[in-house]
Amino acid sequence: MAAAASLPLLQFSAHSLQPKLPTNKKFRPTFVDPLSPPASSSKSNWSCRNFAVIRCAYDSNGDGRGPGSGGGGVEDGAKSVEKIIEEKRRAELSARIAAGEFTVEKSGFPSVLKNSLLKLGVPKDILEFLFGKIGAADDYPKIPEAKGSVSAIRREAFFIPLYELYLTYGGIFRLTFGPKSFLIVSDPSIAKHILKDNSKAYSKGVLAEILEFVMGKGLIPADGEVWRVRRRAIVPALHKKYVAAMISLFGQATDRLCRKLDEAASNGEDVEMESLFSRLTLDIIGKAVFNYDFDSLKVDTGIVEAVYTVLREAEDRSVAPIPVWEIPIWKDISPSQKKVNAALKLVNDTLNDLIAICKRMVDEEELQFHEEYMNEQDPSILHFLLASGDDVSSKQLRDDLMTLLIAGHETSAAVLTWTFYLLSKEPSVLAKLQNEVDAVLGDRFPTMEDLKKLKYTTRVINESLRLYPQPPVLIRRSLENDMLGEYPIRRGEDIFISVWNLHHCPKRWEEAERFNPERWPLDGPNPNETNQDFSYLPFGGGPRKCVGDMFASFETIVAVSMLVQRFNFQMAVGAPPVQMTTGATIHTTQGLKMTVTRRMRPPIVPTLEIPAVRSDSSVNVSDISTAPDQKSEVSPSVS
Ligand code: HEM
Repeated sequence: MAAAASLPLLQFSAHSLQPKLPTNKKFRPTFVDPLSPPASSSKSNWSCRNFAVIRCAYDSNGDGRGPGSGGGGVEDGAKSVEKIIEEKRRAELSARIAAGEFTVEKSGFPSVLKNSLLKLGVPKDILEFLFGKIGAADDYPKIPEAKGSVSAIRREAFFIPLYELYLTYGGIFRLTFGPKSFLIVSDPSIAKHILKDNSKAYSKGVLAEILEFVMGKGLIPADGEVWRVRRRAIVPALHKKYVAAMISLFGQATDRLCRKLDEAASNGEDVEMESLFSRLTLDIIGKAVFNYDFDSLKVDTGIVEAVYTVLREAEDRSVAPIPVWEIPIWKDISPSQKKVNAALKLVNDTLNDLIAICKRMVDEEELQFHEEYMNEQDPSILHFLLASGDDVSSKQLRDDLMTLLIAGHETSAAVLTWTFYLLSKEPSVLAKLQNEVDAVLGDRFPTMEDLKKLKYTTRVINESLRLYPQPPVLIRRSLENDMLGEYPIRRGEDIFISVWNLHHCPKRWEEAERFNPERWPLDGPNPNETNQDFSYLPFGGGPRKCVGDMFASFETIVAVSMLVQRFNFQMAVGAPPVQMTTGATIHTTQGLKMTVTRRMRPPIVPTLEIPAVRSDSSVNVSDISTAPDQKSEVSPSVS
């Protein structure tokens, strides 16, 4: 995971700038994407049509009736007026984009001069020579540029307007706000170039600056030599035997959540699933990374609150209009900053204690370190790192642990939240999922062998990650001049790779907005960036691809399967509309309020059949999807 995007600069300018109308309306952007409409009068309609398509992606009811249709009375009326106004505002925005209002295209003075001289009869060879000397870059096409005020678009999750702009400007365009500009990339081949083929020429840029206070030089923000050394140390810790051992941890943690839901179901209480998923994944990652049980599903201890204070601060900073935390006096007197500093201190002190405890354990151990080393009592990543003799400062180790805690917590929680939201909209998918789970698991906890057979469950998660990628945008900064497609770019460009746009591209995906797990054949390979040619990037790609992809896949499969095994999930009556907002990942604006009911099946008494830690190194994520057709393999339901 990585924080979605820093828009401080963007929002700051939004307040201070008015739109700049193009001086010459004849100029049109250079379209680099087949999606872009022809420059004709039908363009406006074209854009609006596509705008309607994305609207349904975050319509809380998915039925076109919009937010609040589950409620009633005056409230509903007010909400629908609000919705009409919102729709009008967005339709206007689409029309303005389509009309070229945001377009500024420079033709390049040298090119104009050269053409004029050519027309005056100056020989072409001489001009080529002269203009070659003064820099030929101006002969390259210009990146289409969107420019203006974001006042019309700043109320929503920022990646939505980026999608609308993409439909107009194509797979790469420049978004300029006053002195700041960003390149927005939505073209798979350009994404591949930046993330993989020429990844050395790009850093984490603005992301590293924002996350410094909490992650220091941890793996996500780190660049250069620090990143290389730490990646080499950390990746081996997530070996197959470790991930396999985590499956029982995922099962136990999900079981605790099930008990909580069981209680709510008995009392007829609705539950807010987003915060419960957040607690579930916090409990899991604490144990998995440094063998600490936050037990946040049960209790709100000081440390749990401190972790959330720090996480919220990281998210707030990524979307803050002004970096107030950098103002020297402010950071000492502001109550909220004081709270953040105190929380950060508590988390750091706790991590230091855990490191000290683990060091003692390792010292007392009769160590025989090898590739798939794992301490049975404490299989955590921290234990592996210390046992491996990793030569690292305690500050760096703390940064790494903190990074893993944040990276592995928010993302998985968001995936579960949006998966259950999608399932609540598609009862037929939920039913099919439950059939598979019943057939494969019966009433058991999932084992590694089961994961191979839970193919439809895996496809549901693949599809959820397509519709709601976490994070929706990847951030980079160019470290040198480069070519992106046909466009030259300079060192120091801030780049947002919009995974959201890649995953929602209507040319690439049939019925792009539809939640359709069937689009991924059960007997096909597990979809990833390589076999989807960078048009699907659930875990990024290239050398900085997620180190926890297998961990996260197993974690979410276990959680989803165990939850639907025992419960049905529906949006609660009168639940607030489910809309998106951006932090490090995509959150809901007001939570995911659901009614959970026990499934009408013969009573299930879960048997805690925790499998012994396996060293079956032949099983991995790709095995899940390449295993033979489940129909011929499913074990009968055990009840
Ligand atoms: C479903 C859950 C997850 C999703 C969707 C996800 C997604 C991603 C993505 C897209 C990236 C690439 C970021 C970029 O290129 O800028 C990434 C990087 C990373 N992820 Fe995950 N992640 C998940 C779970 C986890 C877990 C469980 C862990 C740890 C156990 C983890 C640790 C990391 C780390 C350390 C990086 C940075 C790698 C580097 O820069 O070398 N992630 N993740």
